Amino acid sequence: LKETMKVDQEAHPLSSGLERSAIRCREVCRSYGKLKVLSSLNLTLPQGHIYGLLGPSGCGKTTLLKCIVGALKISRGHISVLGKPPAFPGHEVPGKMVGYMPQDLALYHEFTISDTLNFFGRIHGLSTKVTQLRIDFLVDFLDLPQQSSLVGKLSGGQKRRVSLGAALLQNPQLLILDEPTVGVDPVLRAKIWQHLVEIVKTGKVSVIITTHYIEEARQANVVGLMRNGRLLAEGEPETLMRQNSAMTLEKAFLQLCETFDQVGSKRSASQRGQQGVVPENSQSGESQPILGVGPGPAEELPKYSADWKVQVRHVVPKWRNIAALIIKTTVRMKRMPGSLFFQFLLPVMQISLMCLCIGGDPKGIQVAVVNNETSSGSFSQSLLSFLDNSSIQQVLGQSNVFLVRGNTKSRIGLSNTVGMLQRQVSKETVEAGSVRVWLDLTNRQIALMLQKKLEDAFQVQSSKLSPLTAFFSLFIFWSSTQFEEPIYGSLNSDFTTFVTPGAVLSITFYLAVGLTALSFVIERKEGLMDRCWVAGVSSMETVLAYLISQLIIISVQIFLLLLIMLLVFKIPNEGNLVLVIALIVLQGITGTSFGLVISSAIDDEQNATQAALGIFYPNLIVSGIIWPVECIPYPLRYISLALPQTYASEALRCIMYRGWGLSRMMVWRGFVVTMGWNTFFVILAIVILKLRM
Ligand SMILES: Nc1ncnc2c1ncn2[C@@H]1O[C@H](COP(=O)(O)OP(=O)(O)OP(=O)(O)O)[C@@H](O)[C@H]1O
Repeated sequence: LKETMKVDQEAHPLSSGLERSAIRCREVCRSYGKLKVLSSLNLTLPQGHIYGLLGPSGCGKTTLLKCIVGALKISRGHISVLGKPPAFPGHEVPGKMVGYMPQDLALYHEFTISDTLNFFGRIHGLSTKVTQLRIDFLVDFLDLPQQSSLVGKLSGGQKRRVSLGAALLQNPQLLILDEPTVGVDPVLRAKIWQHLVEIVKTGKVSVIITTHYIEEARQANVVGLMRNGRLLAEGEPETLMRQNSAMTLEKAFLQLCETFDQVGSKRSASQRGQQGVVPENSQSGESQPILGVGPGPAEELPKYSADWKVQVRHVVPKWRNIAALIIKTTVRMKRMPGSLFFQFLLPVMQISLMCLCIGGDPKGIQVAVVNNETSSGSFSQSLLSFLDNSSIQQVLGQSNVFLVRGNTKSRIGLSNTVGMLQRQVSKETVEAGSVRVWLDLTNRQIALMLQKKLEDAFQVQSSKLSPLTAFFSLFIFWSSTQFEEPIYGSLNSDFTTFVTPGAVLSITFYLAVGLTALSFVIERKEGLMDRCWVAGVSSMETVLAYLISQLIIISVQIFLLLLIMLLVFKIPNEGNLVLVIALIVLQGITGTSFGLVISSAIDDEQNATQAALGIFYPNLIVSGIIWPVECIPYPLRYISLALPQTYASEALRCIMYRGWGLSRMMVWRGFVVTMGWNTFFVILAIVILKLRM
């Protein structure tokens, strides 16, 4: 088929049959996994006709229509729609030439009727004036409520009529309507059929329609009776009724089903007689319609080709479609102020909570102090006075007293430091002149803080009593170690300083992952994406539009985040603010594109949410955001370095605290890795979306 497609169609004009048929399906097969839904199905819709596709629930009508519009790929066979296969480069099916009303409502609930029709008008490239004229006509014709009514608040029948309106909007050459008359009152049903009969009279419009009301299909020019993925019969309704000696189409259909069952059982009996077993492909021979128009004599498949310029234009995203999708997202957001507020406020709340609750100094830790020097003005008293009293609450106790507060149990014991000042210092005096600290290491963070506070107190005391510094260094070894001004950061930098850059990136990343995965999956599940695809929106345009819309949200989130972080919580920033913003925005895009990957691969919101949640914690821990990467054991460290946030959070730390620029490897590496992940995720999402069509 590939070879034949290469030959120019101009050089091989279409056969007259193909020219006259709006839809031609030949030997079409389609399965969902192991479930064979369409088997070697042949169907012909002549140009300027209404085709009523009838069949019991689950026989494959919707699947067939999706294959015809190109929303589902066929596993075998050939379909041509208005002269070319669906989605052939340069062909406007999917696109303006086809109006598709899916079985699901596939409408944006936050849109008004006018928004809905304007959205599809924009995609089809209609001018505002033409769209408005069509809206006025459709609202009147379909008996719709006010144009400003919200779709979400309409009744089921009204929603179906809006959906039908969207399919009729651009006056397409081919209308594909999946049960348009369900939930519509008989008067309007008659009106819709009348309209369809009218529009096909010109000979330029063709319609294929499925319905459960078999009798209304008598108004169609051709009906096809489908069962178990095959067409039992195809022909004019009157002919089918006559051939089956039936007064109604319904009876003709029942008669055909019986004939089909008898033929089927005879065939399998004879096959069993000949071969002993039923062959696997026994269904293939049963696919020809029993009555009516079959595929006729073996037809030569037409050959198609497209100019390279057309092919390029086919893949290049159209700004018109991207703009329509961005406007759609903006309108929907405007209609959901609660959700928008949540999206903007959540990161601010998260970063505020993090700055408030993580990494700060503990307050009011009760510590038992046993001081054997009782005289006021002693060195031990002086030392105790330099302890940070906002963190450490000194409680005087006896030498064997431990203070218990929660699970924290610490004690400081001081004895006879004065003795150390005497010229003749005995061994006992040295031993007595000591500070003993018993730490409660069940809470390591608090224990370390306590140690640091003591060290600070010694340092302060040493500097205040400079002549005695040497004395203190005798028994407090760390007081002899001088910590100079750090090269980067400050002596007072705490855990918050370490954790903030990584936390900002992961907050932006995960919010984008969650929101994208959820909204994209819901759009797919409700059939909105299929509908947009049939209107001519490609997977790439969908992904790009989503990224651009998300970029607007991310920008506002980052603005608020930085405002809180830098101005309220005074997190230091020594570097270029543009670099800081750029890196966080890029990480937001990584999150969005990862969300797109999840939602392209997963069909329902519950699984998508689980996937997003499932990777949250491992990624947070392994990315070195909470604890340095250097502490991660080796095999895991390689994984850590490959993750999207490891190098990025290191880069952000270098920009913010060291004031480094893009010339430093640790900075540009963060940008390169982030952009690499972005490209990978975007391509993966587009490929998965395309493959899953
Ligand atoms: N996405 C899917 N995954 C797996 N199976 C599916 C999927 N969609 C449809 N099917 C199955 O394919 C078969 C045909 O479904 P389809 O929706 O085409 O039937 P239908 O004739 O349109 O039915 P109805 O008249 O009730 O709408 C059914 O057995 C259905 O369960």
